[in-house]
Amino acid sequence: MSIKENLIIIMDTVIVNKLVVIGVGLIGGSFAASVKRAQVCEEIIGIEANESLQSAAQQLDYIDRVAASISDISHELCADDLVFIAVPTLSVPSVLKQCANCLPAEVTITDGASVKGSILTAAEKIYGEIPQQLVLGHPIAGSEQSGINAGRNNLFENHRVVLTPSEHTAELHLSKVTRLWEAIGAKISIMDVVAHDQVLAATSHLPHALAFSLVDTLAHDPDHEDIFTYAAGGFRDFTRIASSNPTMWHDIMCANKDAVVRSLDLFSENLKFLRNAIQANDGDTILDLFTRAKYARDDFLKLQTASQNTKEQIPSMSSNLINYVLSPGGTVNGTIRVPGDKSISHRSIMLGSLAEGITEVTGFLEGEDALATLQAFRDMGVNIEGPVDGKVTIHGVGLNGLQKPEKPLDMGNSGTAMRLMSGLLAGQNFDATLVGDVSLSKRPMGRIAKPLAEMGVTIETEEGGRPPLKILGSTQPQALDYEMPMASAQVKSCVLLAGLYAEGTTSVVEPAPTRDHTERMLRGFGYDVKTEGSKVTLQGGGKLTATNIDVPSDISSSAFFMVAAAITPNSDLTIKHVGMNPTRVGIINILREMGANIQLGNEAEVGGEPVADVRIQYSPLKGIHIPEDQVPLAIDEFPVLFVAAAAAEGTTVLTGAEELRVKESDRIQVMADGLNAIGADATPTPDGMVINGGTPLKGGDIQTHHDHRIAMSFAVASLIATEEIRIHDCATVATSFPGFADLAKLVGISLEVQS
Ligand SMILES: O=C(O)C1=C[C@@H](OP(=O)(O)O)[C@@H](O)[C@H](O)C1
Ligand SMILES: C=C(OP(=O)(O)O)C(=O)O
Repeated sequence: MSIKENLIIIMDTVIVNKLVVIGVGLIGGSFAASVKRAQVCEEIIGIEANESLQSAAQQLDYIDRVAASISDISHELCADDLVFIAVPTLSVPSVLKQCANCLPAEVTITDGASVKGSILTAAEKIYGEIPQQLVLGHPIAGSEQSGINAGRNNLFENHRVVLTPSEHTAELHLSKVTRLWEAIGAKISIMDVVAHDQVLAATSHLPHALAFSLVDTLAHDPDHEDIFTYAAGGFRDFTRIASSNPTMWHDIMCANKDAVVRSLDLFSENLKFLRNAIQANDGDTILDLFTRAKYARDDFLKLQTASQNTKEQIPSMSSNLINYVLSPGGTVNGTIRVPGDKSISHRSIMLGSLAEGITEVTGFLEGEDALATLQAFRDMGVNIEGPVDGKVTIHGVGLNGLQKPEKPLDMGNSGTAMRLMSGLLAGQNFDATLVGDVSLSKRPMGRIAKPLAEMGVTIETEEGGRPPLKILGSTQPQALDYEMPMASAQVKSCVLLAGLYAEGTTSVVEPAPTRDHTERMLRGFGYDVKTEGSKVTLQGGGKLTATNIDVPSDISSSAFFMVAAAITPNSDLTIKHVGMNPTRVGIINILREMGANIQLGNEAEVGGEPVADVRIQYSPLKGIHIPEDQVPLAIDEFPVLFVAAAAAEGTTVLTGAEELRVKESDRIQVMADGLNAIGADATPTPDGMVINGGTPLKGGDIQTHHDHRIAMSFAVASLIATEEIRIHDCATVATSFPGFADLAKLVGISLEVQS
């Protein structure tokens, strides 16, 4: 590469010309060191007022030049430059005053102080109004180290930096600061100043106050030498941050006084509660509190790990960074077990929580959807242990024992969770709000709002009957005889769950049989539910008695591998312990009618649900007109059945499946678009699809529209494609099928996860 080309590359990556760091301690030094390493600025100037530290600063290999004051170098600075203020919080206003006196208005100014409100107020006072050039920020990273030699060039990697721009902040300054942080590996969040200070008071300032206070308390104990001699890991872990810089933390506490005091008061109250429980030998309360705290912390750690390692398990539904790249061809062989059934996992948490006694669940699906349901019940005060290797222990609170959640309940990507929760929340004596991710927020909730309103429940939706949903707990639901206009297990279950709280008999008539897990599980919990033909009936006012639940493997997740083996020559695959509930076996009935070779073995019943091992060997498939009575029994399997149809000889016609248009995506349109993009012949119709199968599939790019089943279906299609398939936005696979990519690779699909 020529010197000229080299220079052009360097120029492209330079974000600022001169970076001035005022205060070369842990934060300032680490910022300078990281920027130096990323090679995104031409020169780094350190400002160090303390003469005795200037030569030490000059020794640092990430500082090019040292000056005593910003006013010494301000004449050199222009729009390409940036000043980073990294002095203790209470000193920031005096530095800002110097900047106001000497810095040109085009120079970007940012900071790293832990409190933002007091600095914003100071800036307003100094400048008259918040200057456009000011972008206040706070890196959520640190260490108990401090001082001139504490700088580390990776301190901010994968750490969050909160920027709190004001309405006056100019976009170009905000963008420069954002790019600089991102260049050194930080992740940016934008927040309002007040929210920032309150959140930090709770998550950072309070723990620091407690650590300092604990060590100080013990140090004052006359036996403190003994105590410190015997203090072990627990003491060390809890008090690590009490070695932090006292001046810096003094400043933070003073600058964020009101918010810190609020957090301390809340903590003192909780501590007193615990103290009283210990004094009263109230073991249940102590255990409840510790268990809640343990699982809250475990969840927090999981969240943190997931956001640091961009794998499939990322919990945030907003993330679409994961793509699948599939090489064509392969055969499908082996014996596998897929994770637990999603529908049953949701219901196990709901009914276990509302039962009296302790429910043990095994085989629980540790996917994001079911975990969101589990979290919602923790948010309503239910003590739930796990999941650990699919085992969950629920300390049921009874039908009327839930507590009002303090924040909206987040149902993630799951229509099932939102609709079933609406039914049972209708029976509570508190109000609750249900929210969901971008896909769930578009799905129709009028279908449950209507029968609930007929039961006298007040339920507020957004325009068009979309989430968020607010369910008011002011009135007891009235019993209802409901004739469902569509075949939906979610609507049926919602009405039945609300019916548990109604006086008298509630019934639902369905236009076609839908999955009956709610009815089966209610019976398992000792509740009398009658099914006569298409009518399901229960009486309100009973009780649920805790029981144990063994969740079978999800037939909907198995379906991807059934089709994979069915369409790929030389394949022979066995899937163990698959749920065979007759209201779910449409996939097997339809595939068999298309000519698939499927055998069932080890048939058994676990906790009221039939299971079997399913063996699928390749045999050529033919197109069929899918019987409409099979549609509700295979409702989630159509995306992958469309792939089977594309592989089959002849034409497959699906009708009566308009419900597919209101799933996580419009599964008719999205699948037709994807199939046609890779060379299939698929024509969407209002209520289904016509697929002329047997045309060879090429490769191409697939958009999943935030729908897990679209992603997994096209991974299966790669087996009969001749070129690479790239599937974009696959993070939602983790909602229903954690570990899909690994299992797919294991059986012979050439799948690479890219993030
Ligand atoms: O009750 C359930 O657990 C489900 C019912 C079905 O939805 P509908 O009731 O909307 O058909 C299905 O698509 C969903 O994945 C799970
Ligand atoms: C439709 C599905 O789920 P839900 O309605 O719960 O989002 C699904 O899993 O395919």
